[in-house]
Amino acid sequence: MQRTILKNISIVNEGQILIADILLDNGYIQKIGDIENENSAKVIDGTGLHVLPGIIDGQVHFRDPGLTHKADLYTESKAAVAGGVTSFIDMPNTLPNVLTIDALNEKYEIAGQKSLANYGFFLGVNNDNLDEVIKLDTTNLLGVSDDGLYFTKKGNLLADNPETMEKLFANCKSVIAIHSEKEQIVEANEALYRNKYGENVPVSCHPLIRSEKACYEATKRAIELANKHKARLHILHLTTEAETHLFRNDIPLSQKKITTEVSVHHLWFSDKDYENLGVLIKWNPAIKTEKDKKGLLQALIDDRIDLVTTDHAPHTLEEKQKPYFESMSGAPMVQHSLNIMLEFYKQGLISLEKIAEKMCHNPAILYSIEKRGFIKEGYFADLVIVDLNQSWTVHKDNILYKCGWSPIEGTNFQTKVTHTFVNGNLVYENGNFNESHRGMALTTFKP
Ligand SMILES: NC(=O)N[C@@H](CC(=O)O)C(=O)O
Repeated sequence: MQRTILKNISIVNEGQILIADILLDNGYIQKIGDIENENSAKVIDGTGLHVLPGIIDGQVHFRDPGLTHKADLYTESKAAVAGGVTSFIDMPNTLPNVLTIDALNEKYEIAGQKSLANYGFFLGVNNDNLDEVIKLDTTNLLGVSDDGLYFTKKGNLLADNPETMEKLFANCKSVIAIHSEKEQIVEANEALYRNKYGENVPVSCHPLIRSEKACYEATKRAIELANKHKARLHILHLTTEAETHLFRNDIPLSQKKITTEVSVHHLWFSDKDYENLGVLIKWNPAIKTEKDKKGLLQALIDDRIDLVTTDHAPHTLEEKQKPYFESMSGAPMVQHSLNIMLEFYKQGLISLEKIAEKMCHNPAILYSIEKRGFIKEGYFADLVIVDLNQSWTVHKDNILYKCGWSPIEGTNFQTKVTHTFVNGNLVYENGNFNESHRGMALTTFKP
């Protein structure tokens, strides 16, 4: 592996920005400080550039196996790396649904063959696989830490039986990660709008169907259960300002039993955008109001929200461009999440240090990901270099997703990812890839 020296670079890490050199060797950050140039090492002049720990995206849908006409672990991990993402945790609504350890192991095997970034996988839960889930000793899971569980109505992945919920919260030792929308409320709203519009419900009704109440009630109930059983709960992709008040910011993340995240699209879009973008921004949970969007950013900054994720959920344009009820929910984001957050930085809305905390440090803490998420000697050399003064436009020609489109096509960014290192390998450099690099499974040191 090529020894690399990053010279004179601004290091964004743990609440500070310091200019120094970094030596990468044998996959790790060997030294931070004043480093002499060596003939045998590749030297990157970091003058005027910033380096952050590689982004850890805590929620993606890379569709592999079973839905690979939309995306796969090779294409989407490549897009991820181009956006500065060096590790990801993938959701269980692949085919077969990940409801058994065998299905989980199959995904690790596929990722080992295909993924350019480091990978972890969630196990799903439904009303029938609970005994298997509870039996899990996470330390047995081939060294993985991404032991969250996942609820929602997706194929076979709904756990809505109250007894199942009680038993799960009482017995599960892992992080219980929940897609939090109350299906009964969503179904009642759907009926209401079908009555009004028949099959021609406009997509602008999506946030009224997948309503604030549906989200709030589900989140409140999950928190009650977690408190009752002292379980470790994580609410995925929060979308309403109202829910942000259910979370605390008076204790450090490492002591929190209840955590949450926001996905970049809920910070970027609001219901005003349905008019121009229509079903392309149909997501579950829905993009909501301008007030929600602002409230989410505020809660991210004041630490009621712990992480930024993408919920990268690619579908083909054909699957999207359909009438409201038939159009699939979700859109691809993983290549552009850091750029979006850096755009907020450019607008003076968030600091670089806070971005590193929410996209790098906190996912590592929350999911007990060992030796990643920080720029420290002895840690894996997962790093992203950004130029904060280079503009570019999202265009069909530079979108790397297998589905070939993005809801932010045409957006002009003022910042650019120039280099991404995964485990010390320079996997992405100014539009070029080391395509033969393969990432590693994420390890854990959970008790
Ligand atoms: N977030 C989405 O809108 N879509 C997700 C599924 C989901 O989380 O609902 C997908 O897998 O497409």
